[in-house]
Amino acid sequence: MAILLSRATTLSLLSLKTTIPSSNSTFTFILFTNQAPPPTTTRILPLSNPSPVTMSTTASSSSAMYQLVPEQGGNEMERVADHTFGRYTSSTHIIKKRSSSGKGTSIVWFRNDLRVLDNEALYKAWLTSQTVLPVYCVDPRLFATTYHFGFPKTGVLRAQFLLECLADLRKNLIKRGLNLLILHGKPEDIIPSLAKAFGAHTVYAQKESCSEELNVERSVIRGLQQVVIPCPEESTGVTNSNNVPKLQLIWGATMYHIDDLPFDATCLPDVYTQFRKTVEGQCSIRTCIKLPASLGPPPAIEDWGCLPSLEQLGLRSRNVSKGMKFVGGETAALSRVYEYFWKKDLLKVYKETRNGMLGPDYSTKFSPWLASGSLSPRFIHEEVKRYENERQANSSTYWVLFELIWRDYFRFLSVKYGNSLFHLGGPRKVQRSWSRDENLFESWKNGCTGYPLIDANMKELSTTGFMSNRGRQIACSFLVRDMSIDWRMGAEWFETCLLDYDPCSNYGNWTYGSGVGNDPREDRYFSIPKQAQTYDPEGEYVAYWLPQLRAIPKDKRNFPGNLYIPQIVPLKYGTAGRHNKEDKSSGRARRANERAGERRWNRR
Ligand SMILES: Cc1cc2nc3c(=O)[nH]c(=O)nc-3n(C[C@H](O)[C@H](O)[C@H](O)COP(=O)(O)OP(=O)(O)OC[C@H]3O[C@@H](n4cnc5c(N)ncnc54)[C@H](O)[C@@H]3O)c2cc1C
Ligand SMILES: Nc1ncnc2c1ncn2[C@@H]1O[C@H](COP(=O)(O)OP(=O)(O)OP(=O)(O)O)[C@@H](O)[C@H]1O
Repeated sequence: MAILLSRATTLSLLSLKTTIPSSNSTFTFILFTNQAPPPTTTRILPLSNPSPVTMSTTASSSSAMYQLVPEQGGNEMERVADHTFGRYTSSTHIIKKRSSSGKGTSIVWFRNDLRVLDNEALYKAWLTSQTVLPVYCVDPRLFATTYHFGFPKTGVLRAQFLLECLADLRKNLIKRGLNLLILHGKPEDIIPSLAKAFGAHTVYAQKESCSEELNVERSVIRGLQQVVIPCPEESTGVTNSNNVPKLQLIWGATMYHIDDLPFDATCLPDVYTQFRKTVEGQCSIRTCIKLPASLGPPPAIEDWGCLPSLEQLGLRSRNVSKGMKFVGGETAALSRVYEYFWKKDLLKVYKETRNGMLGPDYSTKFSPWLASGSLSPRFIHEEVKRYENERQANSSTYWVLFELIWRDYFRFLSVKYGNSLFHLGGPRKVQRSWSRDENLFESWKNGCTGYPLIDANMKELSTTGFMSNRGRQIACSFLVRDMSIDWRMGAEWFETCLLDYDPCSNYGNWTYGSGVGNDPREDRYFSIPKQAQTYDPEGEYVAYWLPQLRAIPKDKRNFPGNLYIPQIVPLKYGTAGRHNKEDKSSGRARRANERAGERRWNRR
């Protein structure tokens, strides 16, 4: 049987022979490949392996060094990951359970859940089927442009990180008796075709919450409704009266499960503290799912497809030359948790260090892996609890969970507020006038504003794909409050650049910082002089990113006057070295919030 997955022209053929184990029939996919870089239409790429992940601890070029995160080498990462998987590999009861209920074939459509550990979609697919087909669709829309301002939707560094995640996911699936089918095209074109060819009874996937992803879910459902599985030779065991494959969407992105909230997500408390107190008081966090040692056998597929190169995605490859280089994938994610919690023992001081800006160790750096789903937030929760039992519990150990609740809050907020999270007036529909001055915006984006703290942060972002939380708040405040620029321009630039880009956390934080979100304080202004004095008093951070400042005395690096480029706008409030009213009240609010958190921790 020949199945056409693509309408692309000037294509060469790649044939993919598959045997469906339940029926013993052989199907041949004709997959079209194209030698030219893609892509406006669905097509399967001619696939070459991506450049290998660098595993050395640091790297040098003629002018610069970067630090790998995690810093462990490849072998040590493998050992940590194997050991962690070992702890989560079970046990006879799930195997027994499966042998009685698993029938037919199901598909796992991987999205932002690029992991094996604690992946409920993968687990359910395995539990309900004899054969599991894992697939990832390299969706060309991810490599198009942002909605309003036309920046690349996925910058090259996040694309590289994604490819590393996929390579690692495939490796970890192979270790457990499966593989990962990698196809280039829209999920709504690929998934129904695969379901038909393999006679799949169910497609399992992680549920998303923003409209772009929801639209894809709806299209996949529509596609599946057109598929009727011809004469199954045996019952699938899954209620599916019309033999139409079902899309089973599974909530998996948050630490607290949406079904465990004590309120419907549409009635979410608007204020974070209220949300946090309610969930902490009334819900518990589910434990991670245990997996059997083998998830196989996989469907018989001759060629599982290779990863695309960056060039095939329309991107020009670029190396990180300084700062941090994050290693993509679940193996690296588990290693970073091990490194931060256990090896370097940094969890116990997290709360004191978390507002830093320089280097890998002032904060966890878990966010890129959380965003791609290579790391489960419930796994982090379990590791925090294990650390508290085996080493110590203090306000720092609690604080990592406090921050993960922020992440949950923004995810649930997207369920409640839908597209208004992306609208200029935000969830509160605030009316005010905004500038779209290109000159000002470009100076912000390129790190040429004349304010070293802004410029250093923006250069770190474009060089590495990362910026500290402190830096993000300051850069957001400067763009929105001092430059009065449309906050969505900043949010879309972050969407392009951030390795940890997540629509809910990104747009949630931008609306929050711009005064159009659910911040109880309306004018959250960050005074650059005050922030510089508090968080970079010796000018180390700015001198790292702006080497021309190294020659200036430390206390002047953030206030270099005419030793640096001219300031593009004056500050709205405050002058160099003076704290202003807004910043004081912002500090007061933060400290009050932190005291509340500390009280909460002490009560535990
Ligand atoms: C304007 C702006 C845009 C942002 N965009 C994103 C984004 O696209 N993706 C993203 O993951 N985070 C975003 N954040 C939140 C935060 O800056 C990052 O999560 C954090 O800097 C990641 O570093 P870390 O993992 O070392 O964090 P840690 O300080 O170690 O915190 C642990 C984890 O808690 C979560 N977390 C911490 N702070 C926040 C927060 N304010 N909102 C949501 N989750 C939080 C993250 O998952 C993080 O990995 C944004 C913040 C701002 C102010
Ligand atoms: N995952 C995502 N990443 C980035 N932006 C997203 C995501 N999901 C949804 N959006 C944004 O949500 C908005 C949805 O626009 P859409 O036209 O579908 O609905 P709308 O509410 O009518 O918006 P608009 O009035 O701006 O047209 C767009 O701004 C889109 O970029």
